[in-house]
Amino acid sequence: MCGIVGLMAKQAVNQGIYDALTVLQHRGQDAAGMMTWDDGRFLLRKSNGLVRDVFHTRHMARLKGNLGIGHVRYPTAGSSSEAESQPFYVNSPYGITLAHNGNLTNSDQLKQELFSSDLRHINTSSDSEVLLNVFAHELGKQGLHLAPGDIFDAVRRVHRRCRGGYAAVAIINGVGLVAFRDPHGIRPVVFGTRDEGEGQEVMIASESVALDVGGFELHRDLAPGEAIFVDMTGAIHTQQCADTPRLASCIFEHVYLARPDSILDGAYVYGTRMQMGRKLGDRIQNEWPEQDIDVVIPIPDTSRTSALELAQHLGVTYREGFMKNRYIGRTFIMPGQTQRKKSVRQKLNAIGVEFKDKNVLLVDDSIVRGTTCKQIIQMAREAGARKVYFASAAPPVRYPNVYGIDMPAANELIAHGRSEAEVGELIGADRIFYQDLDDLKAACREVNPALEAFDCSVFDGQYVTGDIDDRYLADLEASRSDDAKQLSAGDHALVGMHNQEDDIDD
Ligand SMILES: O=P(O)(O)OC[C@H]1O[C@H](OP(=O)(O)OP(=O)(O)O)[C@H](O)[C@@H]1O
Ligand SMILES: NC(=O)CC[C@H](N)C(=O)O
Ligand SMILES: [Mg+2]
Repeated sequence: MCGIVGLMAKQAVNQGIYDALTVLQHRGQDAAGMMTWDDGRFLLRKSNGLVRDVFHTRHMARLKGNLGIGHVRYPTAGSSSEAESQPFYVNSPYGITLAHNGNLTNSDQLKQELFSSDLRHINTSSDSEVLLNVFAHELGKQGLHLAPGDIFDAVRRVHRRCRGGYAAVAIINGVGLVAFRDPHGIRPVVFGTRDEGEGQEVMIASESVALDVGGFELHRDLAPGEAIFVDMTGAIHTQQCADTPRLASCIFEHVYLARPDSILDGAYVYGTRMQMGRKLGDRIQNEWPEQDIDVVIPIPDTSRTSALELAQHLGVTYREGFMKNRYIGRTFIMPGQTQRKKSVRQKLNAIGVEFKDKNVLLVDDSIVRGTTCKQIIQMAREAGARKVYFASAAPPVRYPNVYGIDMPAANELIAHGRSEAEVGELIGADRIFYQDLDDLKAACREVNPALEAFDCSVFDGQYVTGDIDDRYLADLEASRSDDAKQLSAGDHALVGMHNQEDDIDD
Protein backbone atom coordinates (compact mmCIF):
# COMPACT_ATOMS: atom_id res chain seq x y z
CA MET A 1 0.00 0.00 0.00
CA CYS A 2 0.96 3.61 -0.42
CA GLY A 3 -0.54 6.76 1.05
CA ILE A 4 -2.16 9.45 -1.08
CA VAL A 5 -3.44 12.90 -0.29
CA GLY A 6 -4.97 15.76 -2.26
CA LEU A 7 -5.66 19.22 -0.89
CA MET A 8 -7.54 22.23 -2.27
CA ALA A 9 -7.24 25.13 0.19
CA LYS A 10 -7.54 28.89 0.43
CA GLN A 11 -3.89 29.33 1.30
CA ALA A 12 -0.63 27.44 0.61
CA VAL A 13 -1.07 23.68 0.82
CA ASN A 14 2.58 22.59 1.19
CA GLN A 15 2.53 22.30 4.98
CA GLY A 16 -0.91 20.67 5.05
CA ILE A 17 0.20 18.02 2.57
CA TYR A 18 3.46 17.47 4.46
CA ASP A 19 1.55 16.97 7.72
CA ALA A 20 -0.87 14.55 6.06
CA LEU A 21 2.01 12.56 4.59
CA THR A 22 3.69 12.24 7.97
CA VAL A 23 0.57 10.59 9.42
CA LEU A 24 0.32 8.34 6.35
CA GLN A 25 3.99 7.34 6.63
CA HIS A 26 3.04 3.88 7.90
CA ARG A 27 1.68 3.16 4.39
CA GLY A 28 5.00 3.66 2.62
CA GLN A 29 8.54 4.33 3.76
CA ASP A 30 10.51 4.05 0.51
CA ALA A 31 9.81 7.37 -1.16
CA ALA A 32 7.73 10.50 -0.78
CA GLY A 33 6.59 13.20 -3.15
CA MET A 34 4.48 16.30 -3.50
CA MET A 35 3.24 18.19 -6.56
CA THR A 36 1.64 21.58 -6.08
CA TRP A 37 -0.12 23.73 -8.64
CA ASP A 38 0.54 27.43 -8.68
CA ASP A 39 -1.21 29.57 -11.22
CA GLY A 40 -0.72 27.33 -14.25
CA ARG A 41 2.55 25.72 -13.18
CA PHE A 42 3.22 22.39 -11.50
CA LEU A 43 5.97 22.24 -8.88
CA LEU A 44 7.43 18.89 -7.86
CA ARG A 45 9.58 17.45 -5.15
CA LYS A 46 9.96 13.69 -4.87
CA SER A 47 12.72 11.41 -3.75
CA ASN A 48 13.53 8.18 -1.95
CA GLY A 49 13.28 8.36 1.82
CA LEU A 50 10.91 9.23 4.63
CA VAL A 51 8.79 12.37 4.47
CA ARG A 52 11.04 14.20 6.94
CA ASP A 53 14.12 13.40 4.82
CA VAL A 54 12.63 14.22 1.43
CA PHE A 55 11.24 17.68 2.11
CA HIS A 56 13.73 20.21 3.41
CA THR A 57 12.91 23.84 4.05
CA ARG A 58 14.19 24.87 0.63
CA HIS A 59 11.91 22.35 -1.10
CA MET A 60 8.92 23.40 0.94
CA ALA A 61 9.51 27.04 0.10
CA ARG A 62 9.38 26.21 -3.61
CA LEU A 63 6.21 24.13 -3.39
CA LYS A 64 3.88 27.08 -3.79
CA GLY A 65 0.15 27.13 -4.48
CA ASN A 66 -3.23 26.41 -2.92
CA LEU A 67 -3.70 23.07 -4.63
CA GLY A 68 -1.54 19.96 -4.39
CA ILE A 69 -1.24 16.21 -4.06
CA GLY A 70 1.19 14.02 -2.14
CA HIS A 71 2.31 10.41 -1.95
CA VAL A 72 4.28 8.04 0.28
CA ARG A 73 5.44 4.95 -1.58
CA TYR A 74 5.80 1.26 -0.85
CA PRO A 75 6.57 -0.17 -4.30
CA THR A 76 4.54 -3.04 -5.71
CA ALA A 77 5.47 -2.63 -9.35
CA GLY A 78 8.50 -1.50 -11.27
CA SER A 79 11.59 -0.54 -9.34
CA SER A 80 12.18 1.51 -6.22
CA SER A 81 13.99 4.17 -8.24
CA GLU A 82 13.41 7.83 -7.56
CA ALA A 83 11.97 8.22 -11.07
CA GLU A 84 9.17 5.82 -10.13
CA SER A 85 8.31 7.64 -6.95
CA GLN A 86 5.13 9.68 -7.18
CA PRO A 87 3.30 11.90 -8.13
CA PHE A 88 3.68 11.34 -11.88
CA TYR A 89 3.06 14.03 -14.48
CA VAL A 90 1.90 14.02 -18.08
CA ASN A 91 1.71 17.17 -20.19
CA SER A 92 -1.11 16.24 -22.57
CA PRO A 93 -3.98 16.87 -22.39
CA TYR A 94 -4.23 19.91 -20.10
CA GLY A 95 -1.27 18.92 -17.87
CA ILE A 96 -2.17 16.28 -15.29
CA THR A 97 -0.44 14.93 -12.20
CA LEU A 98 -1.50 11.78 -10.36
CA ALA A 99 -0.66 9.76 -7.26
CA HIS A 100 -1.82 6.17 -6.89
CA ASN A 101 -2.27 3.60 -4.15
CA GLY A 102 -2.79 0.05 -5.34
CA ASN A 103 -1.69 -2.16 -8.16
CA LEU A 104 -3.04 -2.65 -11.67
CA THR A 105 -3.25 -6.29 -12.67
CA ASN A 106 -3.45 -5.62 -16.42
CA SER A 107 -0.75 -2.97 -16.65
CA ASP A 108 1.34 -4.90 -19.22
CA GLN A 109 -1.60 -5.13 -21.59
CA LEU A 110 -2.53 -1.47 -20.96
CA LYS A 111 1.04 -0.41 -21.65
CA GLN A 112 0.87 -2.14 -25.02
CA GLU A 113 -2.48 -0.54 -25.83
CA LEU A 114 -1.25 2.87 -24.76
CA PHE A 115 1.63 2.60 -27.19
CA SER A 116 -0.02 0.99 -30.17
CA SER A 117 -3.51 2.53 -30.04
CA ASP A 118 -3.24 5.64 -27.89
CA LEU A 119 0.21 6.63 -29.17
CA ARG A 120 1.55 7.20 -25.66
CA HIS A 121 4.96 6.27 -24.35
CA ILE A 122 5.40 4.95 -20.81
CA ASN A 123 8.89 5.66 -19.62
CA THR A 124 9.05 3.66 -16.40
CA SER A 125 7.90 0.21 -15.32
CA SER A 126 5.44 1.73 -12.85
CA ASP A 127 1.78 0.77 -13.15
CA SER A 128 0.92 4.21 -11.76
CA GLU A 129 2.37 5.91 -14.84
CA VAL A 130 0.15 3.57 -16.87
CA LEU A 131 -2.92 4.57 -14.83
CA LEU A 132 -2.15 8.26 -15.32
CA ASN A 133 -1.81 7.82 -19.08
CA VAL A 134 -5.04 5.84 -19.39
CA PHE A 135 -6.80 8.63 -17.47
CA ALA A 136 -5.11 11.27 -19.61
CA HIS A 137 -6.05 9.52 -22.83
CA GLU A 138 -9.68 9.14 -21.81
CA LEU A 139 -9.81 12.74 -20.64
CA GLY A 140 -8.35 13.87 -23.95
CA LYS A 141 -11.47 12.68 -25.73
CA GLN A 142 -13.52 15.35 -23.97
CA GLY A 143 -12.37 18.60 -25.58
CA LEU A 144 -10.74 21.76 -24.25
CA HIS A 145 -13.28 22.93 -21.67
CA LEU A 146 -14.00 20.27 -19.09
CA ALA A 147 -17.32 20.09 -17.21
CA PRO A 148 -17.66 17.77 -14.19
CA GLY A 149 -19.58 15.27 -16.35
CA ASP A 150 -16.66 15.08 -18.79
CA ILE A 151 -14.31 14.12 -15.99
CA PHE A 152 -16.71 11.47 -14.71
CA ASP A 153 -17.11 10.05 -18.22
CA ALA A 154 -13.34 9.74 -18.48
CA VAL A 155 -13.18 7.94 -15.11
CA ARG A 156 -15.95 5.59 -16.31
CA ARG A 157 -13.76 4.62 -19.25
CA VAL A 158 -10.74 4.23 -16.95
CA HIS A 159 -12.76 1.70 -14.93
CA ARG A 160 -13.62 -0.18 -18.10
CA ARG A 161 -9.96 -0.43 -19.10
CA CYS A 162 -8.12 -0.89 -15.80
CA ARG A 163 -8.16 -3.97 -13.56
CA GLY A 164 -6.87 -4.34 -10.04
CA GLY A 165 -6.78 -2.11 -7.00
CA TYR A 166 -6.49 1.64 -7.41
CA ALA A 167 -7.23 4.68 -5.36
CA ALA A 168 -5.90 7.77 -7.10
CA VAL A 169 -5.77 11.54 -6.67
CA ALA A 170 -4.98 13.86 -9.55
CA ILE A 171 -4.83 17.53 -10.46
CA ILE A 172 -5.92 18.72 -13.88
CA ASN A 173 -4.14 21.98 -14.66
CA GLY A 174 -6.54 24.89 -14.21
CA VAL A 175 -9.53 22.59 -13.75
CA GLY A 176 -9.33 21.11 -10.25
CA LEU A 177 -8.68 18.14 -8.02
CA VAL A 178 -9.98 14.66 -8.91
CA ALA A 179 -9.95 11.34 -7.09
CA PHE A 180 -11.38 7.93 -7.92
CA ARG A 181 -11.57 4.47 -6.40
CA ASP A 182 -11.66 1.15 -8.24
CA PRO A 183 -15.03 -0.62 -8.68
CA HIS A 184 -14.31 -3.03 -5.79
CA GLY A 185 -13.03 -0.29 -3.50
CA ILE A 186 -10.02 -2.47 -2.70
CA ARG A 187 -7.87 0.40 -1.48
CA PRO A 188 -9.31 3.12 0.77
CA VAL A 189 -10.01 6.82 0.06
CA VAL A 190 -11.89 9.31 2.20
CA PHE A 191 -12.68 12.98 1.84
CA GLY A 192 -13.63 15.83 4.14
CA THR A 193 -13.89 19.59 4.37
CA ARG A 194 -12.76 22.51 6.54
CA ASP A 195 -13.83 26.11 6.61
CA GLU A 196 -11.61 28.57 8.44
CA GLY A 197 -13.58 31.62 7.34
CA GLU A 198 -12.34 31.96 3.77
CA GLY A 199 -14.54 29.29 2.22
CA GLN A 200 -14.63 25.54 1.80
CA GLU A 201 -11.35 23.62 1.68
CA VAL A 202 -11.25 19.97 0.71
CA MET A 203 -8.91 17.12 1.59
CA ILE A 204 -8.93 13.68 0.01
CA ALA A 205 -6.72 11.00 1.59
CA SER A 206 -6.07 7.29 2.01
CA GLU A 207 -7.06 7.35 5.67
CA SER A 208 -9.12 9.60 7.90
CA VAL A 209 -6.14 10.26 10.22
CA ALA A 210 -4.78 12.59 7.55
CA LEU A 211 -7.99 14.63 7.78
CA ASP A 212 -7.81 14.67 11.57
CA VAL A 213 -4.35 16.20 11.60
CA GLY A 214 -5.42 19.00 9.25
CA GLY A 215 -8.62 19.78 11.17
CA PHE A 216 -10.87 18.50 8.37
CA GLU A 217 -14.25 17.02 9.08
CA LEU A 218 -14.58 13.54 7.60
CA HIS A 219 -17.52 13.39 5.20
CA ARG A 220 -17.26 9.79 4.02
CA ASP A 221 -15.33 7.21 2.02
CA LEU A 222 -15.51 7.33 -1.74
CA ALA A 223 -17.80 4.48 -2.73
CA PRO A 224 -16.29 1.74 -4.91
CA GLY A 225 -16.20 3.05 -8.47
CA GLU A 226 -17.06 6.59 -7.39
CA ALA A 227 -15.14 9.71 -8.41
CA ILE A 228 -14.93 13.12 -6.76
CA PHE A 229 -14.11 16.36 -8.52
CA VAL A 230 -13.33 19.56 -6.63
CA ASP A 231 -13.48 22.56 -8.95
CA MET A 232 -11.32 25.66 -8.55
CA THR A 233 -13.92 27.34 -6.31
CA GLY A 234 -13.74 24.42 -3.88
CA ALA A 235 -17.19 23.06 -4.82
CA ILE A 236 -17.47 19.26 -4.61
CA HIS A 237 -19.00 17.10 -7.34
CA THR A 238 -19.28 13.31 -6.99
CA GLN A 239 -20.58 10.58 -9.25
CA GLN A 240 -20.66 6.82 -9.45
CA CYS A 241 -18.59 5.91 -12.52
CA ALA A 242 -18.49 2.11 -12.45
CA ASP A 243 -20.94 -0.09 -14.34
CA THR A 244 -21.15 -2.71 -11.58
CA PRO A 245 -19.60 -1.41 -8.37
CA ARG A 246 -19.36 -3.80 -5.42
CA LEU A 247 -17.47 -3.07 -2.23
CA ALA A 248 -14.88 -5.76 -1.48
CA SER A 249 -12.23 -3.76 0.34
CA CYS A 250 -8.92 -5.27 1.41
CA ILE A 251 -9.37 -6.92 4.80
CA PHE A 252 -5.63 -6.69 5.42
CA GLU A 253 -6.11 -2.93 5.91
CA HIS A 254 -7.95 -3.85 9.11
CA VAL A 255 -5.41 -6.48 10.10
CA TYR A 256 -2.22 -4.48 9.63
CA LEU A 257 -2.01 -1.74 7.02
CA ALA A 258 -4.17 1.06 8.37
CA ARG A 259 -3.66 3.03 11.55
CA PRO A 260 -6.01 2.01 14.37
CA ASP A 261 -7.30 5.57 14.71
CA SER A 262 -8.55 5.56 11.11
CA ILE A 263 -12.11 4.93 10.03
CA LEU A 264 -12.26 2.81 6.88
CA ASP A 265 -15.54 2.26 5.05
CA GLY A 266 -17.38 3.32 8.17
CA ALA A 267 -15.48 0.97 10.51
CA TYR A 268 -13.10 2.19 13.19
CA VAL A 269 -9.94 0.12 12.72
CA TYR A 270 -9.37 0.25 16.46
CA GLY A 271 -12.76 -1.41 16.90
CA THR A 272 -12.19 -4.11 14.29
CA ARG A 273 -8.85 -4.99 15.87
CA MET A 274 -10.46 -5.22 19.33
CA GLN A 275 -13.04 -7.62 17.91
CA MET A 276 -10.23 -9.67 16.35
CA GLY A 277 -8.70 -10.01 19.82
CA ARG A 278 -11.99 -11.19 21.29
CA LYS A 279 -12.60 -13.73 18.54
CA LEU A 280 -9.08 -15.08 18.87
CA GLY A 281 -9.56 -15.34 22.63
CA ASP A 282 -12.71 -17.38 22.04
CA ARG A 283 -10.84 -19.68 19.71
CA ILE A 284 -8.06 -20.28 22.23
CA GLN A 285 -10.61 -20.90 24.98
CA ASN A 286 -12.51 -23.41 22.81
CA GLU A 287 -9.47 -25.25 21.54
CA TRP A 288 -7.68 -25.29 24.87
CA PRO A 289 -9.99 -24.87 27.84
CA GLU A 290 -7.26 -25.91 30.29
CA GLN A 291 -4.77 -23.34 28.97
CA ASP A 292 -1.83 -22.48 31.25
CA ILE A 293 -0.88 -19.02 29.94
CA ASP A 294 0.68 -16.76 32.60
CA VAL A 295 0.95 -13.62 30.54
CA VAL A 296 -0.13 -12.21 27.17
CA ILE A 297 2.54 -10.13 25.42
CA PRO A 298 1.95 -8.17 22.20
CA ILE A 299 4.52 -7.74 19.43
CA PRO A 300 4.46 -3.97 19.04
CA ASP A 301 3.09 -2.00 17.39
CA THR A 302 0.17 -3.20 15.39
CA SER A 303 -0.92 -6.19 17.50
CA ARG A 304 -1.34 -4.16 20.69
CA THR A 305 -5.03 -3.40 20.24
CA SER A 306 -6.06 -7.01 19.68
CA ALA A 307 -3.64 -8.45 22.23
CA LEU A 308 -5.02 -6.30 25.05
CA GLU A 309 -8.57 -7.29 24.23
CA LEU A 310 -7.60 -10.95 23.90
CA ALA A 311 -5.93 -10.91 27.32
CA GLN A 312 -8.95 -9.32 28.99
CA HIS A 313 -11.25 -11.76 27.30
CA LEU A 314 -9.18 -14.73 28.50
CA GLY A 315 -8.76 -13.20 31.94
CA VAL A 316 -4.96 -13.35 31.69
CA THR A 317 -2.49 -10.59 32.62
CA TYR A 318 -1.38 -8.34 29.74
CA ARG A 319 2.17 -7.03 29.80
CA GLU A 320 4.35 -5.05 27.42
CA GLY A 321 7.28 -7.48 27.32
CA PHE A 322 8.93 -6.06 24.21
CA MET A 323 10.12 -2.49 23.94
CA LYS A 324 10.10 -0.94 20.53
CA ASN A 325 12.80 1.38 19.25
CA ARG A 326 10.71 4.28 18.04
CA TYR A 327 13.28 5.27 15.43
CA ILE A 328 12.95 2.08 13.38
CA GLY A 329 10.09 1.96 10.92
CA ARG A 330 7.78 -0.89 10.04
CA THR A 331 9.83 -3.95 9.13
CA PHE A 332 7.28 -5.72 6.95
CA ILE A 333 7.20 -2.94 4.38
CA MET A 334 10.99 -2.77 4.09
CA PRO A 335 12.24 -3.67 0.63
CA GLY A 336 14.52 -6.69 1.20
CA GLN A 337 14.60 -9.74 3.46
CA THR A 338 18.12 -8.99 4.78
CA GLN A 339 17.04 -5.55 5.95
CA ARG A 340 13.77 -6.91 7.39
CA LYS A 341 15.59 -9.63 9.34
CA LYS A 342 18.17 -7.26 10.77
CA SER A 343 15.56 -4.70 11.72
CA VAL A 344 13.54 -7.01 13.97
CA ARG A 345 16.32 -7.13 16.58
CA GLN A 346 17.07 -3.46 16.16
CA LYS A 347 13.41 -2.70 16.63
CA LEU A 348 12.36 -4.95 19.49
CA ASN A 349 14.05 -5.84 22.76
CA ALA A 350 12.75 -8.10 25.52
CA ILE A 351 12.17 -7.05 29.13
CA GLY A 352 13.55 -10.11 30.91
CA VAL A 353 11.37 -9.98 34.01
CA GLU A 354 8.20 -10.43 31.96
CA PHE A 355 9.46 -13.72 30.53
CA LYS A 356 11.50 -15.41 33.26
CA ASP A 357 9.95 -18.77 34.19
CA LYS A 358 6.61 -17.87 32.62
CA ASN A 359 4.37 -19.45 30.01
CA VAL A 360 3.90 -16.57 27.60
CA LEU A 361 1.41 -16.10 24.81
CA LEU A 362 2.91 -13.79 22.19
CA VAL A 363 0.33 -12.08 20.00
CA ASP A 364 0.95 -10.60 16.58
CA ASP A 365 -1.52 -9.17 14.10
CA SER A 366 -0.31 -11.49 11.35
CA ILE A 367 2.45 -13.86 10.34
CA VAL A 368 3.52 -13.23 6.75
CA ARG A 369 7.07 -14.33 5.97
CA GLY A 370 7.67 -15.38 9.56
CA THR A 371 10.61 -12.99 9.90
CA THR A 372 9.31 -11.37 13.07
CA CYS A 373 7.86 -14.31 14.95
CA LYS A 374 10.86 -16.61 14.53
CA GLN A 375 13.22 -14.08 16.07
CA ILE A 376 10.78 -12.98 18.72
CA ILE A 377 10.19 -16.52 19.96
CA GLN A 378 13.93 -17.01 20.21
CA MET A 379 14.25 -13.75 22.15
CA ALA A 380 11.48 -14.85 24.53
CA ARG A 381 13.30 -18.10 25.19
CA GLU A 382 16.62 -16.32 25.68
CA ALA A 383 14.83 -14.12 28.23
CA GLY A 384 13.90 -17.24 30.23
CA ALA A 385 10.35 -18.08 29.14
CA ARG A 386 9.27 -21.61 30.10
CA LYS A 387 6.78 -22.08 27.27
CA VAL A 388 6.24 -19.79 24.30
CA TYR A 389 2.83 -19.89 22.62
CA PHE A 390 2.07 -17.76 19.60
CA ALA A 391 -1.22 -16.32 18.37
CA SER A 392 -1.97 -14.47 15.14
CA ALA A 393 -4.98 -12.15 14.97
CA ALA A 394 -5.21 -12.97 11.25
CA PRO A 395 -5.59 -16.36 9.54
CA PRO A 396 -2.57 -17.96 7.83
CA VAL A 397 -1.30 -15.80 4.94
CA ARG A 398 -0.96 -18.35 2.14
CA TYR A 399 -1.39 -16.52 -1.17
CA PRO A 400 0.30 -13.59 -2.92
CA ASN A 401 -1.24 -10.15 -2.99
CA VAL A 402 -1.78 -8.46 -6.34
CA TYR A 403 -3.62 -5.30 -5.28
CA GLY A 404 -0.96 -3.11 -3.69
CA ILE A 405 0.75 -5.11 -0.94
CA ASP A 406 4.19 -6.37 -1.82
CA MET A 407 3.70 -10.10 -1.21
CA PRO A 408 4.41 -11.34 -4.72
CA ALA A 409 5.72 -14.85 -4.16
CA ALA A 410 3.81 -17.69 -2.50
CA ASN A 411 7.00 -19.52 -1.56
CA GLU A 412 8.11 -16.54 0.55
CA LEU A 413 5.02 -16.88 2.74
CA ILE A 414 5.69 -19.14 5.69
CA ALA A 415 2.16 -20.62 5.76
CA HIS A 416 2.02 -21.37 2.04
CA GLY A 417 1.46 -25.11 1.63
CA ARG A 418 1.77 -25.67 5.39
CA SER A 419 -0.72 -26.55 8.10
CA GLU A 420 -1.05 -24.30 11.15
CA ALA A 421 0.81 -26.87 13.26
CA GLU A 422 3.65 -27.04 10.73
CA VAL A 423 4.06 -23.27 10.90
CA GLY A 424 4.10 -23.47 14.70
CA GLU A 425 6.87 -26.03 14.54
CA LEU A 426 8.86 -24.06 12.00
CA ILE A 427 8.80 -20.85 14.01
CA GLY A 428 9.67 -22.74 17.19
CA ALA A 429 6.42 -22.14 19.13
CA ASP A 430 5.16 -24.61 21.72
CA ARG A 431 1.66 -24.02 20.42
CA ILE A 432 0.18 -21.81 17.71
CA PHE A 433 -3.25 -20.22 17.29
CA TYR A 434 -4.54 -18.53 14.19
CA GLN A 435 -7.71 -16.52 13.69
CA ASP A 436 -10.40 -18.21 11.64
CA LEU A 437 -11.22 -16.34 8.38
CA ASP A 438 -14.96 -16.23 9.08
CA ASP A 439 -14.19 -14.79 12.52
CA LEU A 440 -11.97 -12.13 10.96
CA LYS A 441 -14.76 -11.06 8.61
CA ALA A 442 -17.25 -11.15 11.49
CA ALA A 443 -14.91 -8.97 13.58
CA CYS A 444 -15.08 -6.26 10.91
CA ARG A 445 -18.83 -6.67 10.37
CA GLU A 446 -19.49 -6.33 14.07
CA VAL A 447 -18.13 -2.80 13.79
CA ASN A 448 -19.89 -2.02 10.49
CA PRO A 449 -22.58 -4.54 9.48
CA ALA A 450 -22.74 -2.98 6.00
CA LEU A 451 -19.36 -4.54 5.14
CA GLU A 452 -20.70 -7.52 3.26
CA ALA A 453 -17.71 -8.58 1.21
CA PHE A 454 -13.94 -8.23 1.43
CA ASP A 455 -10.89 -8.95 -0.62
CA CYS A 456 -9.38 -11.76 1.48
CA SER A 457 -7.10 -13.08 -1.26
CA VAL A 458 -4.00 -13.42 0.91
CA PHE A 459 -5.98 -15.82 3.11
CA ASP A 460 -8.19 -17.69 0.65
CA GLY A 461 -6.59 -17.23 -2.78
CA GLN A 462 -9.85 -15.76 -4.18
CA TYR A 463 -9.10 -12.65 -6.24
CA VAL A 464 -12.15 -10.38 -6.41
CA THR A 465 -11.28 -8.87 -9.80
CA GLY A 466 -11.59 -12.34 -11.36
CA ASP A 467 -8.64 -11.87 -13.71
CA ILE A 468 -5.85 -13.60 -11.78
CA ASP A 469 -4.65 -16.98 -13.01
CA ASP A 470 -1.62 -19.17 -12.31
CA ARG A 471 0.27 -17.63 -15.19
CA TYR A 472 -0.18 -14.12 -13.80
CA LEU A 473 1.02 -15.27 -10.39
CA ALA A 474 4.03 -17.07 -11.91
CA ASP A 475 5.01 -13.93 -13.85
CA LEU A 476 4.59 -11.80 -10.74
CA GLU A 477 6.79 -14.11 -8.72
CA ALA A 478 9.41 -14.18 -11.46
CA SER A 479 9.58 -10.39 -11.60
CA ARG A 480 9.08 -9.34 -8.00
CA SER A 481 10.24 -12.04 -5.58
CA ASP A 482 13.09 -11.03 -3.27
CA ASP A 483 15.55 -12.90 -5.50
CA ALA A 484 14.27 -11.20 -8.65
CA LYS A 485 14.46 -7.78 -7.00
CA GLN A 486 18.05 -8.40 -6.00
CA LEU A 487 18.97 -9.27 -9.57
CA SER A 488 17.42 -6.09 -10.94
CA ALA A 489 18.82 -3.85 -8.18
CA GLY A 490 20.85 -1.03 -9.68
CA ASP A 491 18.63 -0.76 -12.74
CA HIS A 492 17.52 2.66 -11.59
CA ALA A 493 18.71 4.95 -14.34
CA LEU A 494 15.25 5.87 -15.53
CA VAL A 495 14.18 9.23 -16.75
CA GLY A 496 11.27 10.78 -14.93
CA MET A 497 9.97 14.31 -14.79
CA HIS A 498 12.76 16.25 -13.19
CA ASN A 499 12.58 17.85 -9.81
CA GLN A 500 12.95 21.59 -9.96
CA GLU A 501 16.12 22.79 -11.67
CA ASP A 502 17.71 24.26 -8.55
CA ASP A 503 17.56 20.95 -6.70
CA ILE A 504 21.07 19.96 -7.70
CA ASP A 505 22.42 20.60 -4.23
CA ASP A 506 20.62 17.45 -2.87
O1 LIG B 1 5.82 -12.42 9.41
P1 LIG B 1 6.50 -11.16 9.00
O2 LIG B 1 6.97 -11.26 7.58
O3 LIG B 1 7.57 -10.75 9.94
O4 LIG B 1 5.41 -10.01 8.93
C1 LIG B 1 4.48 -9.75 9.95
C2 LIG B 1 4.98 -8.72 10.93
O5 LIG B 1 5.32 -7.50 10.25
C3 LIG B 1 4.49 -6.44 10.72
O6 LIG B 1 5.16 -5.64 11.69
P2 LIG B 1 5.93 -4.29 11.34
O7 LIG B 1 7.22 -4.25 12.04
O8 LIG B 1 5.99 -4.11 9.85
O9 LIG B 1 5.00 -3.10 11.83
P3 LIG B 1 4.29 -2.70 13.21
O10 LIG B 1 5.31 -2.00 14.06
O11 LIG B 1 3.17 -1.81 12.77
O12 LIG B 1 3.77 -3.93 13.87
C4 LIG B 1 3.31 -7.12 11.35
O13 LIG B 1 2.72 -6.31 12.35
C5 LIG B 1 3.92 -8.36 11.94
O14 LIG B 1 4.53 -8.05 13.17
N1 LIG C 1 1.75 0.11 -2.63
C1 LIG C 1 1.24 0.86 -3.58
O1 LIG C 1 0.13 1.34 -3.50
C2 LIG C 1 2.14 1.01 -4.78
C3 LIG C 1 1.62 1.89 -5.89
C4 LIG C 1 2.30 1.57 -7.22
N2 LIG C 1 1.90 0.27 -7.69
C5 LIG C 1 3.81 1.65 -7.06
O2 LIG C 1 4.47 0.64 -7.04
O3 LIG C 1 4.32 2.74 -6.92
MG1 LIG D 1 4.33 -5.94 13.74
